[in-house]
This record gives sequence, C-alpha cells and structure tokens, in this order.
Amino acid sequence: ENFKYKDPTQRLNVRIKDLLGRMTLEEKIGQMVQIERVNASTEVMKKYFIGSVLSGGGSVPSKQASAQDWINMVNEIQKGALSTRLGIPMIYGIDAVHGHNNVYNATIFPHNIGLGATRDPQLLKRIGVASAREIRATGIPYAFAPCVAVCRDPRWGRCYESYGEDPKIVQEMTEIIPGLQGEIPPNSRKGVPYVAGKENVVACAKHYVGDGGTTKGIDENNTVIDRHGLLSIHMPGYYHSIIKGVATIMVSYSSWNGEKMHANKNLVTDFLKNTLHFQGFVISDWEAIDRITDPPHANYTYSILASITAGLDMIMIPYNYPEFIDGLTNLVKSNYIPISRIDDAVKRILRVKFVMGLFENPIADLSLVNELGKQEHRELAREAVRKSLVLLKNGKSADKPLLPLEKKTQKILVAGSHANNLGYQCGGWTIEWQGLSGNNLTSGTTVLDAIKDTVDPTTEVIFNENPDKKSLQSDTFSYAIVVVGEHPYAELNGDSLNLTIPDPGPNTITNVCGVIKCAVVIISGRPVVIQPYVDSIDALVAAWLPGTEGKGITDVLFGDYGFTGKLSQTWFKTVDQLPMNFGNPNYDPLFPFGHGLTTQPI
Ligand SMILES: OC[C@@H]1[C@@H](O)[C@H](O)[C@@H](O)c2nc(-c3ccccc3)cn21
Repeated sequence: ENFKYKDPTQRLNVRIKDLLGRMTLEEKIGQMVQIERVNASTEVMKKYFIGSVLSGGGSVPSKQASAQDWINMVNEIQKGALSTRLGIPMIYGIDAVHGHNNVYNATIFPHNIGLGATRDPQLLKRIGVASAREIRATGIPYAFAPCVAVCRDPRWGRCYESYGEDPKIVQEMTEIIPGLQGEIPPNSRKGVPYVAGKENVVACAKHYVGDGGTTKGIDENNTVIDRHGLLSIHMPGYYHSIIKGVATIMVSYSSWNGEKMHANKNLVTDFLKNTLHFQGFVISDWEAIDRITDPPHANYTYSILASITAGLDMIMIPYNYPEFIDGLTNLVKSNYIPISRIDDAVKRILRVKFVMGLFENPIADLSLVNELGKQEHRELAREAVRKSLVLLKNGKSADKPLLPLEKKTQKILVAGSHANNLGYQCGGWTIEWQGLSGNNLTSGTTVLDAIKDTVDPTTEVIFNENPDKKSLQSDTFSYAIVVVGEHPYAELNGDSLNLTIPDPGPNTITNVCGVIKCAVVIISGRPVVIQPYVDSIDALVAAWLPGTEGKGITDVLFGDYGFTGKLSQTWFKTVDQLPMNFGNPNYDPLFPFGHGLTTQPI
C-alpha cells in the first residue's frame, strides 16, 4: 500500500491528511507529549507513541559528553520512536539560548542583553547559522530559542535572556531565526513554518506573551497592562518571528491581567492562530500546565482541559506523562475536548516535522561533529562580544580618556572576582541550568588570560582578586583593570529587588580605584547598582554576560577595535526608580537607553 505520508514528493497537506487519517487517538495524543530524556527509553517511546523529547537545563548524556555521545543518545531515542506502527519520528529539543550552552566545548555567545547592545541584526543571523550547526553537530534539530521577551524591569531574573526594553530592538533581533531555520523563501504564505534543511534547526519564539512585563520583574508572575500596551510592547517580537517562518512558539508561565497565559484561549487561539495565522505548533513550558492552578497540580484534569482548550499543541510534561495521557484521553472520550482540537494540534506538529525533513532524515549522522566549538564560530562570538560592550564612562574629564589602554607599560594590576572566572562570564544556562563558577566547566578564555595575551610581553601583569589598600599604596601600577559583577543565575533564582553587586565587588572597586587609575568592567545580566562608585571610577564598561570568548573584551579595552555598543536597557540610578523605561515621564537614569561612548581603533 503506498503510504502517501512517507512520500516526500507529495504536497505537505496531502502527507499530513494521509498520516492523520491513519492515526489512533493514542497515537495522536502521543505526538502532543514532550518528555525529559531521562525517561525516554525505547520501551516508553513505543508504549506511549511519544512525539518529542527534551534536555532540561544541564541534562546531558554524560559529563563532558562529545558530539558523538550526543548523537548516539538522540539516535537511540529516535529508533524507539521509529519502531512504532506508523514510524513517526520524534523531535528532540534543547535550550541552546547563547550557543549550544549545555554542551561541553560548544561556543558560548553573549547572552541576549549584550546582543541587543550590538544593534546588529545581521550579526544575529550569523550567530543563528553558527549555533544551528553546533546544535546539529550533536544530532539535535530543535532549539528553544530565541527568547523575544521585552525586559521592562531589570529586577527580573531573566532580563539577560531579553534583547532589552525596546520592542523595536527585539523585533529586529528576530533576524536570528532565519539564521537558525534558514531564510524563508520570499513568497511563502504568511504564518507557515519554514526550516531549510539538515544544517538548520527548528526555532522557538518564547515566552508568549508579556513574560518581561511582570510586576516588579517577579518571574512567572502577573503582567498588568492594557491590550494596546501588550500588543505594542510585547507582541512585535512574535509578529516578526511569524513573518520569518518561526516553526514553534512557547507559552509563558506568566499571566496577563490575572489570567494564566497557559489557559488563555483568546491570545493563543483567537489571536496567535486565527489572527496572526501562525501555523507551526504552540508548546508549553516545563510543568507549566501544572502551574495553572495554585498550588500547582492541585487539579491536573483542569490543567489539561484549560491548556489544550486554550490552544496549546505540545505539552512539555516532562515526567508525569502517563497521568497527562490518561487525563487527556478521558477528556476527549467524554467529549470535554473535541477531536477537532486534537487534530489541529497533531496537524501542526506533523507540519513542522514534515517541513523540517524529519521524516526523510530522522537519524543524525556525524557530518557536522567538527562544527562544535569551531574556531570560526569562536571568532564570530568574539566579534559579538566586542560589539556588545558598552562604554559608559571614559575618563574623569572628557579630555583625559583612559581607554584605549596602553599595551606596553611597566606594570598593571588586574583585580576583581570576575577577572579569572569563565563560569561567571558565561552566566546562567551554561553547562548547568544555573551556570557555574570556575574555569574548567568548558573551554574558553577568561578576561585575565585575554589581558595576558594582549599586552606587550614586557608589561608585567599582576593579578590580585581583592587587594587591600595598603598593598596597593606600596606599589606602582600604570593602571588597573577591575572585573566584578553578578554570580550566575537562571529564572527565579535571578529575581532581585536590590540589584547590588555581590561582595566583595564594591569593596574591590573602592580599594583599587581610590589609589590607581582604573577601568572597571561589569559582568552582569542587567544594569546593577553602580552610582555610588561612578565618581571614583575612571573608565566604566558594561560587558553583560560575554560567554567564552574573553578576547572580545580586550579587543576594545586595548584599542584593536573601537567601542560601538549602545545600552539596550536603561541603567537606573537607584532601584526605587523601577520600573523605568525610556519614554516614561520623569525618566531620570544614570545612563539612558541608547547611551554608549565610542573610541577609535588604534
Ligand atoms: O528547559 C526547558 C524550558 C525552557 O525552554 C524555558 O525557557 C524555561 O522557562 C524553563 N524552565 C524550566 C524549568 C524550571 C524549573 C525547574 C526545571 C525546569 C524548563 N524550561
């Protein structure tokens, strides 16, 4: 019997219709389920017809697993899916949000807040291309990126995952999507998902909608704003993602005016699907349907009913998939959920799987393994670091700039908790969900290493993480570079009401800058409290979370390249001003949105 759905010469809708028509209710519901990799045995994949598997943050086949190890794991799970009656391939997803950040030796790019400061959408596209190749190097065809949140309050623990407070910048930076997925052909029908081929990945615009607008930046909380404000500030990123063919959209944990997004039929179905004509699939966040109720999972049947009725197509379970499958099956069989809703979800999931070529190439090969951490990608990341740094202050008087620094001089001091810490400079979502401290988490270049590599061989470099005033006064340094900032965090763990630099950072600044000409480099996921120290600082640089390529920082500190970055997030004076965004009445920042001094390359 000719299985039309297996025939790639058949039109997309013919393949979808043919396959859907063959599927049982169990097989349909299985396609809507995404489980965590630790549960994805061949037996489970077969028994429940699982359609998708993910790696949660830090969930890896083994520590320092190679590309080959990843490919073997993904292919093993895929074989389980392919051994089902209809052989529908599963799609494996992972959070590659600043490079392939769960994977040892991957290139780690600056987090989004830094990329917003580059104002360079074409750079973002190139980053998307490189990232897609590193993700495919490990046999994975789906990334939960880009985050198109608009960070309206830096107290939010995920502000660094946003390109900034301006919807215009966020919509421009969706240019990473044609990098990840490939360029959508110009006359494509609006809203259809597009993935070019085996060197591209399925992308995911997230988190729909208004995740960056919650009260006091409280993660997963409530975004209070009228419809016009929601559509003009938080929606443009989705509109532009859809125009560019984004294949999936992930729903936000947060609420809009008290209504959980995961239960919001008006925004998920009526607006996203029926007004913006999005035809890819809508995926939930991790255990997000459980959190529709308070306490979470208090009424799981209701969680399933509300989310599926709202229009979600794939549910990131990740563990209690039997409970979900039973619950949804019962709701369909008792007519609480019409089979037409299930068919809509499955059609969308199959559309993405057909469009991306997953039926033709379900098993990953080794053709791209050398892409992982490739030098060419590291050079691209280094360029991104250069362009992301924002020069906030340069000299105590305009006619005496400190930067660019002299490479050839007697002796310089490098100080600060973040000068020699690769984990700190990468931030959250790196190797582990919450990020790490130290220098052996993956391969990269610390700021200290970069300085040693950049200055003249005759220049003596003294590293002292937190020097005391006495030791400084009895010594002579031409200048000091002080690198301090935030420790890594992700999501809720990053929510902060005080936004202070953790000790001993401020102490290091005042000790060093009180005695020596100092260039202070802030490693942070967002603007932090710096006003009390600004007057004592000669040059001040916002480096955000630059990732593994630390030489991008010395490229501009020492004048091999000029500073060009511009703030994509308002730098407040004090936290009691927040929330404060450009355009607000009584806008009174320390450094305004768009601020960024420039220097000329030497
Ligand atoms: O990693 C998958 C998704 C990711 O794509 C989303 O952006 C993010 O909101 C998220 N939080 C968790 C997560 C949260 C708490 C405990 C365990 C996992 C999982 N995830």
